Amino acid sequence: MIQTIQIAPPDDWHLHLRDGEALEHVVAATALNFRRAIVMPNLKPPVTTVEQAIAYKGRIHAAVEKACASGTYSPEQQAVMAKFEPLMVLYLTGATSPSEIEKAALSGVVKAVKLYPAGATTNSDAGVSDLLGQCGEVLKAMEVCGLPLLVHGEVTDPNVDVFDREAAFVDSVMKPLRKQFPNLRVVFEHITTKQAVDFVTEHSARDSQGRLLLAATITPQHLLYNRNAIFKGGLQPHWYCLPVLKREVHRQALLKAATSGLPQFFLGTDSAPHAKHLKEMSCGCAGCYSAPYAMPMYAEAFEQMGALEDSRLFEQFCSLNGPAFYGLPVNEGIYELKREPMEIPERLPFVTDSGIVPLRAGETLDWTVTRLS
Ligand SMILES: NC(=O)N[C@@H](CC(=O)O)C(=O)O
Ligand SMILES: [Zn+2]
Ligand SMILES: [Zn+2]
Repeated sequence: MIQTIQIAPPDDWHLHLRDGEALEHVVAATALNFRRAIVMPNLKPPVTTVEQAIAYKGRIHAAVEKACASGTYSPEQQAVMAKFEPLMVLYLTGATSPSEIEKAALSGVVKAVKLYPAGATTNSDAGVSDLLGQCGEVLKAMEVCGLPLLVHGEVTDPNVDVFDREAAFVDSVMKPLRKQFPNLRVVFEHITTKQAVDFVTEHSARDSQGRLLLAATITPQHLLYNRNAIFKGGLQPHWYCLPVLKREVHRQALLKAATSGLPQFFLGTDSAPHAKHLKEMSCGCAGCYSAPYAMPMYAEAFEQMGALEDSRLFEQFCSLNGPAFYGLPVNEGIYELKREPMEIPERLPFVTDSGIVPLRAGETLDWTVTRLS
């Protein structure tokens, strides 16, 4: 049995850091484990302009500096955290202009634009209700600039069963989108179904610069759990995220995709912090907070597939495929996990006294992060 895994430092290609005090509570966990992260723009109000993205990036850097100065972290940890680079994203609305897209592409700060179908998920109200009808010119500009569209891929039609909303999205939005904008670069975020896996697997086309046109991120919870987790012994709000966990057959398809070595699939935790009392209420928020323990969880998923013995497949998913898609260099240094038990606390400090409950709170994981350089 393999005892140590060494890979190039990973990146998180789908992350929620929030803002203000919440940001200060969660940013260190990511900066300690990931060299870069695609930071989601679903703040209140959303990050819709390059100017706002630059300002938000500044607040993230300031939060990292504050964490470093807090006396909580060793000099080695602080050195790792100081290397963290947030990659910013614009929130697509009906009012986004082609000129803002051009500005974003030239900014060097904004790496993508995010589609939230209006009403699909947390803070999506400002999103788009008819992508192809409302955003044609903007999508054309993105296609020309090579700026990727990141997609929360669920239809919002209340008549579609909540467990079918991603599969329906493949047919009603993804397929026409690919047809109308064949050179638009797209990331199907946090995929949860066999239908999404198949769609992404079948599209291996590349642009004139040799970059993939379609890719997908996968979360730790969708690799490790099926929808039974939400109802185990009672209603489990900390297992509720969007898209919601699916049947076992879909989880198996995701595991196969993540460990396939195909360049289309890469790591995106979708770590989405919500205070404990806002998850455990009559209308609980969607989102799982996984950032501090995500890497041991991904290792566990790969081990379930017998795909850890040779750490190259794990490295491709965590550290190589994402940079290749985004046209960025692979991180220098070494990230190491050892087969040692790692306990997840029941609760972590957060903005209110209720704190935050991390994904798999109270459990012991098989892998511990031992080197971050
Ligand atoms: N995944 C979630 O359940 N929640 C995310 C939003 C999102 O990624 O859809 C959040 O911002 O809380
Ligand atoms: Zn989403
Ligand atoms: Zn998300």
